[in-house]
Amino acid sequence: MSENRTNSKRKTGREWRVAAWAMRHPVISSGMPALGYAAATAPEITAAAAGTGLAAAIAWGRAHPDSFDHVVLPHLRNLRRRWLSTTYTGPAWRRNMREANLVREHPSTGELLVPRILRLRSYSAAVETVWVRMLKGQTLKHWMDASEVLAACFNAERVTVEKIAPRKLALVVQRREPFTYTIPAPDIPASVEEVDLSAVHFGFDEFGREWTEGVTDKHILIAGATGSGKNSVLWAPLFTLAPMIAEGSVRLWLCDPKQVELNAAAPIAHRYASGEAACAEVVSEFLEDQQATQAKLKEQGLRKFTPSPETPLNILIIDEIGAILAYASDRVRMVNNKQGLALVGSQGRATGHVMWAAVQEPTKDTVPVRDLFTLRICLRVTAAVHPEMVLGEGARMRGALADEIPNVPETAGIGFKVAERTRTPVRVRAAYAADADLEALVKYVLAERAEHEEQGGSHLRLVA
Ligand SMILES: Nc1ncnc2c1ncn2[C@@H]1O[C@H](COP(=O)(O)OP(=O)(O)OP(=O)(O)O)[C@@H](O)[C@H]1O
Repeated sequence: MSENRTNSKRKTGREWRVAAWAMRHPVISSGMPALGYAAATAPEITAAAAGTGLAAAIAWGRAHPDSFDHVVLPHLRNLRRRWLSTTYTGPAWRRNMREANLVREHPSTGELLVPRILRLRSYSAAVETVWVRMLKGQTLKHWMDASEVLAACFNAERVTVEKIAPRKLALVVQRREPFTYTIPAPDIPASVEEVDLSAVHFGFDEFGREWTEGVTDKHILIAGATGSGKNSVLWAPLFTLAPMIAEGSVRLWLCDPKQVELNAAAPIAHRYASGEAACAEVVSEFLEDQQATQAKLKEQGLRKFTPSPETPLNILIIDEIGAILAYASDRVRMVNNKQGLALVGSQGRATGHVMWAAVQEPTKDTVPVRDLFTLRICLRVTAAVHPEMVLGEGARMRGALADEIPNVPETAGIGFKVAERTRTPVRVRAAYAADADLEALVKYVLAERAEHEEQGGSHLRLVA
């Protein structure tokens, strides 16, 4: 008996399907009839109200574009993409799903079962996210395999797929390159108190959100081919940190094997080394400093450090980590560097010793300590295996097509990082500091430092 019931060949009645749709879209199903009723019964009042609303929106948009773009525009974009575009509205969505082979026939009724759109958010004109309920029996893999076809059907550059819940997933649809402009160097905060070490500015992400990172507890690896803009990722955060660098609560230890890239920051560095031997010395000194801090914290019965001029945050910046770990001429030095960086990577965060390194070839041979980096950024690379090496297994399948970023100057500083919570690749672009910005940064730090020294250090904050 129960078998007969589940295998009925009749489809659910149209009225019930319409009712279900109306329940899923309460704003449209109640708003449209209400609007129709108002227009029919009081056309003048409805027209006047609509006109006033439109005029107010135009006035808002012209008077305060920033808040309008932030508050109103995303809703208008959501509305347009969801209900007025030819991608996601009923028949078009069904067609696209069919093209991508993501539909199936109901075994008894023959009805075409189509994955359902749950929500759409258009974060910018370039990117939108579509939450979808998969059909029973579908897996993330079905959708990942279909992502190229989906991109073609949606007329998008790429579609990445992310699992949200057992039958729910999100499609990140990139319509075009979101970064068509160079992001200027960040402003220097007015004072040390305004520096937030948990949100240091690096650039922007594809959703138009500020790209910030906490820097006290992260070792950062930036991979990218030559000219991909690795240096911009190393330089950008220094602007936010500038007041603390001047105060001495952030110390920069610079390893510049190529002897050019970090040279401009030498005057504000705690240590600066160019060339193989000097870099090895800095690595070893950095490790000694870490071990001394460990001993000091132990003596004081503390388990964590608080950045201050007495216990500073130490950042070891290595322009080309391969040059000190793999390509160096002296083997003993390479082994020492590797051991030193392994200890920094595994123990440094507790004492405020972190490393930021750039690398062109992110293989295990070049960066044997790769897994110790807790934030990894993959800019334009030359091989399809590199995004996986940098961002983790499956990253490329989830959309981190860093090897497909065109090798043109306009793409410098663009790459992917992996969102911490969801492991989804997010396209980011680092702010770019031109030579004049770097000079201004150095000048600022030196001037502030001189002022601090003149005041005899009385401004220094006491250790907590
Ligand atoms: N974030 C950025 N935004 C816009 N343009 C950038 C950005 N970063 C770099 N560029 C441009 O790209 C050029 C190359 O950048 P950069 O030298 O930093 O690359 P790199 O990856 O460090 O290369 P290499 O490994 O050869 O040192 C820069 O001279 C600059 O013109």
